[in-house]
Amino acid sequence: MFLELDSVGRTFVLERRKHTEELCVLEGISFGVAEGSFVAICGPSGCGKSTLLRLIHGLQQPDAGEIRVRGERVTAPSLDRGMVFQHHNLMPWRTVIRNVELGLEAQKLSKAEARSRAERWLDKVGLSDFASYYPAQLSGGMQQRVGLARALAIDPAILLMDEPFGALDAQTRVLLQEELERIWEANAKTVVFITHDIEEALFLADRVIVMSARPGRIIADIAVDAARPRREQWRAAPEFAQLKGEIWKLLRSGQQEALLEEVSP
Ligand SMILES: Nc1ncnc2c1ncn2[C@@H]1O[C@H](COP(=O)(O)OP(=O)(O)OP(=O)(O)O)[C@@H](O)[C@H]1O
Repeated sequence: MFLELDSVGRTFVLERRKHTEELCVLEGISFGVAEGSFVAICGPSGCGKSTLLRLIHGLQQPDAGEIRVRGERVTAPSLDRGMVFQHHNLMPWRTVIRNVELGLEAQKLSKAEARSRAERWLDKVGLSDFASYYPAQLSGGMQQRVGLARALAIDPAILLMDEPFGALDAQTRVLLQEELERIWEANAKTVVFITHDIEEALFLADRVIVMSARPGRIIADIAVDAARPRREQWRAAPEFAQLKGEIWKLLRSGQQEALLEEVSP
Protein backbone atom coordinates (compact mmCIF):
# COMPACT_ATOMS: atom_id res chain seq x y z
CA MET A 1 0.00 0.00 0.00
CA PHE A 2 1.27 3.49 -0.90
CA LEU A 3 0.31 5.25 2.35
CA GLU A 4 -0.34 3.15 5.44
CA LEU A 5 -1.49 4.10 8.91
CA ASP A 6 -1.09 1.33 11.38
CA SER A 7 -2.83 1.68 14.80
CA VAL A 8 -1.88 5.35 15.00
CA GLY A 9 -2.54 7.16 18.27
CA ARG A 10 -1.72 10.61 19.59
CA THR A 11 -2.14 12.05 23.08
CA PHE A 12 -1.24 15.61 24.03
CA VAL A 13 0.10 16.35 27.50
CA LEU A 14 -1.19 19.67 28.77
CA GLU A 15 0.78 21.43 31.48
CA ARG A 16 -1.62 23.01 33.97
CA ARG A 17 -0.56 25.17 36.89
CA LYS A 18 -0.49 22.37 39.45
CA HIS A 19 -0.83 19.20 37.42
CA THR A 20 -0.54 17.75 33.93
CA GLU A 21 -3.50 16.57 31.92
CA GLU A 22 -3.57 14.08 29.08
CA LEU A 23 -5.77 14.63 26.07
CA CYS A 24 -6.16 11.55 23.90
CA VAL A 25 -6.92 12.91 20.42
CA LEU A 26 -6.48 9.91 18.12
CA GLU A 27 -6.81 6.24 18.90
CA GLY A 28 -6.14 3.10 16.82
CA ILE A 29 -6.29 4.75 13.42
CA SER A 30 -5.54 2.22 10.68
CA PHE A 31 -6.15 2.61 6.97
CA GLY A 32 -4.29 2.40 3.70
CA VAL A 33 -4.43 4.67 0.67
CA ALA A 34 -3.66 3.36 -2.83
CA GLU A 35 -1.39 5.42 -5.07
CA GLY A 36 -3.31 8.00 -7.09
CA SER A 37 -6.52 7.73 -5.10
CA PHE A 38 -8.48 10.51 -3.44
CA VAL A 39 -9.50 9.94 0.17
CA ALA A 40 -11.63 12.36 2.17
CA ILE A 41 -11.76 12.37 5.96
CA CYS A 42 -14.89 13.69 7.65
CA GLY A 43 -15.46 14.07 11.35
CA PRO A 44 -16.87 16.38 13.99
CA SER A 45 -14.96 19.47 15.06
CA GLY A 46 -12.07 18.64 17.38
CA CYS A 47 -11.93 14.91 16.56
CA GLY A 48 -8.29 15.14 15.50
CA LYS A 49 -8.48 15.51 11.70
CA SER A 50 -5.83 18.24 11.47
CA THR A 51 -3.65 16.37 13.94
CA LEU A 52 -3.93 13.29 11.75
CA LEU A 53 -2.85 15.29 8.69
CA ARG A 54 0.12 16.76 10.57
CA LEU A 55 1.18 13.23 11.54
CA ILE A 56 0.97 12.06 7.92
CA HIS A 57 2.99 15.11 6.87
CA GLY A 58 5.60 14.38 9.52
CA LEU A 59 5.27 17.73 11.34
CA GLN A 60 4.32 15.77 14.47
CA GLN A 61 4.96 12.18 15.47
CA PRO A 62 2.38 9.63 16.63
CA ASP A 63 2.95 8.21 20.10
CA ALA A 64 1.41 4.90 19.15
CA GLY A 65 1.55 3.00 15.88
CA GLU A 66 3.28 3.92 12.68
CA ILE A 67 2.76 5.80 9.41
CA ARG A 68 4.50 4.57 6.28
CA VAL A 69 4.82 5.95 2.76
CA ARG A 70 5.98 3.39 0.19
CA GLY A 71 6.84 1.14 3.14
CA GLU A 72 9.10 3.73 4.81
CA ARG A 73 8.28 5.13 8.20
CA VAL A 74 7.42 8.84 8.28
CA THR A 75 9.66 10.58 10.82
CA ALA A 76 9.87 14.16 9.49
CA PRO A 77 8.29 16.44 6.89
CA SER A 78 9.31 15.84 3.29
CA LEU A 79 8.82 17.58 -0.03
CA ASP A 80 7.12 14.34 -1.06
CA ARG A 81 4.09 15.45 0.99
CA GLY A 82 2.59 18.83 0.11
CA MET A 83 0.13 20.66 2.36
CA VAL A 84 -2.71 23.02 1.52
CA PHE A 85 -4.34 24.74 4.48
CA GLN A 86 -7.70 26.40 5.08
CA HIS A 87 -5.96 29.74 5.30
CA HIS A 88 -3.62 29.97 2.38
CA ASN A 89 -0.44 30.91 4.36
CA LEU A 90 0.85 33.00 1.46
CA MET A 91 3.64 35.49 2.08
CA PRO A 92 1.97 38.92 1.78
CA TRP A 93 5.16 40.65 0.63
CA ARG A 94 5.76 38.26 -2.25
CA THR A 95 3.92 38.39 -5.57
CA VAL A 96 1.75 35.45 -6.62
CA ILE A 97 4.47 33.90 -8.78
CA ARG A 98 7.11 34.41 -6.07
CA ASN A 99 4.80 32.61 -3.64
CA VAL A 100 4.51 29.64 -6.00
CA GLU A 101 8.29 29.63 -6.40
CA LEU A 102 8.75 29.52 -2.65
CA GLY A 103 8.54 25.74 -2.30
CA LEU A 104 10.79 25.31 -5.31
CA GLU A 105 13.66 27.12 -3.61
CA ALA A 106 14.46 24.02 -1.59
CA GLN A 107 14.60 21.94 -4.76
CA LYS A 108 17.80 23.34 -6.26
CA LEU A 109 16.21 24.18 -9.62
CA SER A 110 17.73 26.91 -11.75
CA LYS A 111 15.88 30.24 -11.60
CA ALA A 112 14.60 29.75 -15.13
CA GLU A 113 13.33 26.23 -14.37
CA ALA A 114 11.61 27.39 -11.18
CA ARG A 115 10.00 30.31 -13.03
CA SER A 116 8.70 28.14 -15.86
CA ARG A 117 7.35 25.52 -13.46
CA ALA A 118 5.60 28.20 -11.39
CA GLU A 119 4.14 29.72 -14.56
CA ARG A 120 2.88 26.33 -15.70
CA TRP A 121 1.06 25.78 -12.39
CA LEU A 122 -0.39 29.27 -12.32
CA ASP A 123 -1.77 28.56 -15.77
CA LYS A 124 -3.29 25.26 -14.58
CA VAL A 125 -5.16 27.03 -11.78
CA GLY A 126 -6.25 29.83 -14.14
CA LEU A 127 -4.15 32.62 -12.61
CA SER A 128 -1.59 33.42 -15.33
CA ASP A 129 -2.84 36.98 -15.55
CA PHE A 130 -2.30 37.56 -11.83
CA ALA A 131 1.34 36.45 -11.52
CA SER A 132 2.54 39.90 -10.48
CA TYR A 133 -0.28 40.61 -8.02
CA TYR A 134 0.18 40.47 -4.24
CA PRO A 135 -2.01 38.06 -2.18
CA ALA A 136 -4.02 40.95 -0.66
CA GLN A 137 -5.08 41.97 -4.16
CA LEU A 138 -6.76 38.59 -4.79
CA SER A 139 -10.12 37.13 -3.73
CA GLY A 140 -10.21 34.29 -1.18
CA GLY A 141 -10.81 31.72 -3.93
CA MET A 142 -7.85 33.02 -5.93
CA GLN A 143 -5.63 32.91 -2.85
CA GLN A 144 -6.56 29.26 -2.32
CA ARG A 145 -5.73 28.56 -5.98
CA VAL A 146 -2.27 30.06 -5.42
CA GLY A 147 -1.87 27.81 -2.36
CA LEU A 148 -2.82 24.82 -4.51
CA ALA A 149 -0.40 25.82 -7.28
CA ARG A 150 2.37 26.29 -4.70
CA ALA A 151 1.80 22.82 -3.23
CA LEU A 152 1.53 21.11 -6.63
CA ALA A 153 4.52 22.89 -8.19
CA ILE A 154 6.76 20.93 -5.81
CA ASP A 155 5.35 17.78 -7.41
CA PRO A 156 4.66 15.94 -4.16
CA ALA A 157 3.63 12.29 -4.23
CA ILE A 158 0.90 13.01 -1.68
CA LEU A 159 -1.18 16.14 -1.40
CA LEU A 160 -2.55 16.76 2.09
CA MET A 161 -5.43 19.23 2.17
CA ASP A 162 -6.82 20.59 5.43
CA GLU A 163 -10.25 22.10 4.72
CA PRO A 164 -8.79 24.05 1.81
CA PHE A 165 -12.15 25.48 0.75
CA GLY A 166 -13.60 25.85 4.26
CA ALA A 167 -13.43 29.65 4.34
CA LEU A 168 -14.92 30.24 0.88
CA ASP A 169 -18.48 31.09 -0.12
CA ALA A 170 -20.64 28.24 -1.45
CA GLN A 171 -20.37 29.17 -5.13
CA THR A 172 -16.58 29.59 -5.16
CA ARG A 173 -16.30 26.39 -3.22
CA VAL A 174 -18.19 24.37 -5.84
CA LEU A 175 -16.08 25.91 -8.63
CA LEU A 176 -12.86 25.04 -6.84
CA GLN A 177 -14.06 21.49 -6.14
CA GLU A 178 -14.62 21.00 -9.87
CA GLU A 179 -11.24 22.51 -10.64
CA LEU A 180 -9.52 20.30 -8.09
CA GLU A 181 -11.16 17.20 -9.55
CA ARG A 182 -9.94 18.20 -13.02
CA ILE A 183 -6.38 18.87 -11.79
CA TRP A 184 -6.35 15.66 -9.78
CA GLU A 185 -7.50 13.59 -12.77
CA ALA A 186 -4.83 15.11 -14.99
CA ASN A 187 -2.00 14.65 -12.49
CA ALA A 188 -2.83 11.40 -10.68
CA LYS A 189 -1.71 12.57 -7.23
CA THR A 190 -2.61 10.73 -4.05
CA VAL A 191 -4.81 13.09 -2.04
CA VAL A 192 -5.89 13.06 1.61
CA PHE A 193 -8.53 15.75 2.00
CA ILE A 194 -10.07 16.89 5.25
CA THR A 195 -13.49 18.46 5.30
CA HIS A 196 -16.54 19.07 7.49
CA ASP A 197 -18.65 19.14 4.38
CA ILE A 198 -20.15 15.76 3.48
CA GLU A 199 -21.18 16.90 -0.02
CA GLU A 200 -17.66 18.10 -0.72
CA ALA A 201 -16.26 14.74 0.40
CA LEU A 202 -18.73 12.81 -1.76
CA PHE A 203 -18.14 15.00 -4.79
CA LEU A 204 -14.36 14.67 -4.68
CA ALA A 205 -13.33 11.41 -3.10
CA ASP A 206 -13.02 7.76 -4.07
CA ARG A 207 -13.47 6.95 -0.39
CA VAL A 208 -14.84 8.81 2.61
CA ILE A 209 -13.38 7.89 6.00
CA VAL A 210 -15.69 8.94 8.83
CA MET A 211 -14.27 9.65 12.28
CA SER A 212 -15.95 9.70 15.67
CA ALA A 213 -15.75 12.66 18.04
CA ARG A 214 -12.57 12.87 20.18
CA PRO A 215 -10.76 10.60 20.72
CA GLY A 216 -10.97 10.26 16.97
CA ARG A 217 -11.45 6.70 15.75
CA ILE A 218 -12.54 5.46 12.36
CA ILE A 219 -16.23 4.57 12.39
CA ALA A 220 -16.73 3.98 8.67
CA ASP A 221 -14.83 3.75 5.41
CA ILE A 222 -17.22 4.30 2.52
CA ALA A 223 -16.43 3.73 -1.17
CA VAL A 224 -17.77 6.34 -3.60
CA ASP A 225 -17.98 4.58 -6.95
CA ALA A 226 -19.43 7.33 -9.14
CA ALA A 227 -17.88 7.78 -12.60
CA ARG A 228 -15.59 10.76 -13.31
CA PRO A 229 -15.61 13.57 -14.18
CA ARG A 230 -18.48 13.96 -11.75
CA ARG A 231 -19.87 17.45 -12.30
CA GLU A 232 -23.41 18.40 -11.33
CA GLN A 233 -25.08 15.11 -12.37
CA TRP A 234 -23.41 13.31 -9.50
CA ARG A 235 -24.54 15.89 -6.91
CA ALA A 236 -28.12 15.41 -8.16
CA ALA A 237 -28.01 11.58 -8.23
CA PRO A 238 -30.16 9.58 -5.75
CA GLU A 239 -27.05 7.59 -4.68
CA PHE A 240 -25.41 10.89 -3.68
CA ALA A 241 -28.33 11.77 -1.39
CA GLN A 242 -28.34 8.25 0.03
CA LEU A 243 -24.62 8.30 0.88
CA LYS A 244 -24.96 11.79 2.32
CA GLY A 245 -27.76 10.57 4.64
CA GLU A 246 -25.68 7.55 5.67
CA ILE A 247 -22.61 9.64 6.56
CA TRP A 248 -24.69 12.26 8.33
CA LYS A 249 -26.22 9.53 10.56
CA LEU A 250 -22.77 8.12 11.33
CA LEU A 251 -21.42 11.54 12.30
CA ARG A 252 -24.37 12.19 14.59
CA SER A 253 -24.09 8.81 16.30
CA GLY A 254 -20.32 9.30 16.74
CA GLN A 255 -20.92 12.67 18.34
CA GLN A 256 -23.67 11.43 20.64
CA GLU A 257 -21.49 8.53 21.83
CA ALA A 258 -18.73 10.98 22.75
CA LEU A 259 -21.16 13.24 24.61
CA LEU A 260 -22.45 10.28 26.61
CA GLU A 261 -18.87 9.25 27.49
CA GLU A 262 -18.16 12.80 28.66
CA VAL A 263 -21.17 12.98 31.02
CA SER A 264 -20.97 9.42 32.38
CA PRO A 265 -19.23 9.21 35.80
N1 LIG B 1 -0.29 20.94 20.00
C1 LIG B 1 -1.38 20.65 20.72
N2 LIG B 1 -1.34 20.66 22.08
C2 LIG B 1 -2.42 20.35 22.80
N3 LIG B 1 -3.62 20.01 22.30
C3 LIG B 1 -3.73 20.01 20.97
C4 LIG B 1 -2.63 20.32 20.10
N4 LIG B 1 -3.05 20.23 18.81
C5 LIG B 1 -4.35 19.88 18.86
N5 LIG B 1 -4.76 19.73 20.14
C6 LIG B 1 -6.10 19.34 20.58
O1 LIG B 1 -6.45 18.18 19.87
C7 LIG B 1 -7.84 18.16 19.57
C8 LIG B 1 -8.02 17.93 18.10
O2 LIG B 1 -7.57 19.04 17.36
P1 LIG B 1 -7.56 19.05 15.76
O3 LIG B 1 -7.25 20.43 15.33
O4 LIG B 1 -6.72 17.95 15.25
O5 LIG B 1 -9.11 18.71 15.45
P2 LIG B 1 -9.95 18.86 14.12
O6 LIG B 1 -10.77 17.64 14.00
O7 LIG B 1 -9.07 19.20 12.97
O8 LIG B 1 -10.87 20.12 14.49
P3 LIG B 1 -11.61 21.16 13.54
O9 LIG B 1 -12.49 20.36 12.63
O10 LIG B 1 -12.40 22.00 14.49
O11 LIG B 1 -10.55 21.92 12.80
C9 LIG B 1 -8.39 19.50 20.08
O12 LIG B 1 -9.04 19.27 21.31
C10 LIG B 1 -7.17 20.36 20.24
O13 LIG B 1 -7.34 21.27 21.31
